[in-house]
Amino acid sequence: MPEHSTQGVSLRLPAPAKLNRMLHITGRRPDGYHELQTLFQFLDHDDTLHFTRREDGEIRLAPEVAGVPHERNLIVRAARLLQERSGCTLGADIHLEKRLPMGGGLGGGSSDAATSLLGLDALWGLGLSLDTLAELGLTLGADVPVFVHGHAAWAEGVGERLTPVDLDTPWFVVVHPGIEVATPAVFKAPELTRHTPPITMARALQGGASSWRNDCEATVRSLYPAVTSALDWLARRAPSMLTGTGACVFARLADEQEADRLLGEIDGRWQAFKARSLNRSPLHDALDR
Ligand SMILES: C[C@](O)(CO)[C@H](O)COP(=O)(O)OP(=O)(O)OC[C@H]1O[C@@H](n2ccc(N)nc2=O)[C@H](O)[C@@H]1O
Ligand SMILES: Nc1ncnc2c1ncn2[C@@H]1O[C@H](COP(=O)(O)OP(=O)(O)OP(=O)(O)O)[C@@H](O)[C@H]1O
Repeated sequence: MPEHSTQGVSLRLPAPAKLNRMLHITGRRPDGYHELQTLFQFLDHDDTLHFTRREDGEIRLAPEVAGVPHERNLIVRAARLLQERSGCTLGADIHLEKRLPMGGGLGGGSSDAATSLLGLDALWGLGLSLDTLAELGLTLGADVPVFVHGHAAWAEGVGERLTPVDLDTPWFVVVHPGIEVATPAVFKAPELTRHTPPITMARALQGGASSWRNDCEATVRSLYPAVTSALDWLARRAPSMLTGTGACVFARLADEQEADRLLGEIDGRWQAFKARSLNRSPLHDALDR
């Protein structure tokens, strides 16, 4: 919930993870980016960001994210973009509780950016529309717009053409195979499936979860044996998939007890967590947007 501890100068907000419940690659644009068809859904597992208004225009972030220079951090870049676009002279102290693994396919950096855009818009009283914030967000990353709009979605283009959908909301166990996947390496791989014929959203939804797949999976398996091990192990126990370009893989469970049972069996073999999927982002619940 928003924390108006000092009369609207402080906010505490979630930056949820996303899953790609299915992902098809349907083509490649002249600039090298790939055209996708994907179903995005949120998880009730997140980073937490605390924002406190500063009057001097400075953007401070603590702690910094290991390996990411201050000016490259998507949180700082989102804040600067918003200052430039609005002419706002206010700044912020931002505290980040990082829980989402980096390079995990859970969209952590993109979600942090979206939470910063919406959080600072509220903290600075800018009143920008979600469409404007999504357009700014797209310049930071293809996954930012879905986090800005805050509803599970069928996405096309590079992920910016969004149609809201309500998907089933099962429990998942998400496993991190312990390695970081480089998204560009996956998209550069010669053997990547790049020409899946486009389908309609209706057809994707009609098929249901048992028909969904991720076109990146074969390539990620061949480049990262640790992903293959985790996915094979998990798939013997529950329907399982890769999210985004990985590294995380996720198993779909009938209920929370099944999720707990699977976590027990994983027993420290990998980092793992259970989460319920959500069609509405907890960020938007917190901000009432
Ligand atoms: C695959 C997804 O995880 C699906 O949700 C995302 O589209 C990836 O988004 P992301 O991690 O924000 O990726 P970006 O930082 O935008 O792109 C990293 C690199 O991956 C390649 N890339 C990414 C997305 C895309 N649709 N086509 C691409 O070819 C590009 O070489 C790009 O330079
Ligand atoms: N606030 C941030 N949190 C995490 N990573 C960040 C952040 N800012 C910049 N980055 C950079 O972005 C890269 C991708 O991080 P992210 O957590 O979004 O990966 P991901 O989960 O694989 O995303 P996707 O599903 O969109 O591919 C990191 O390796 C890091 O270099």
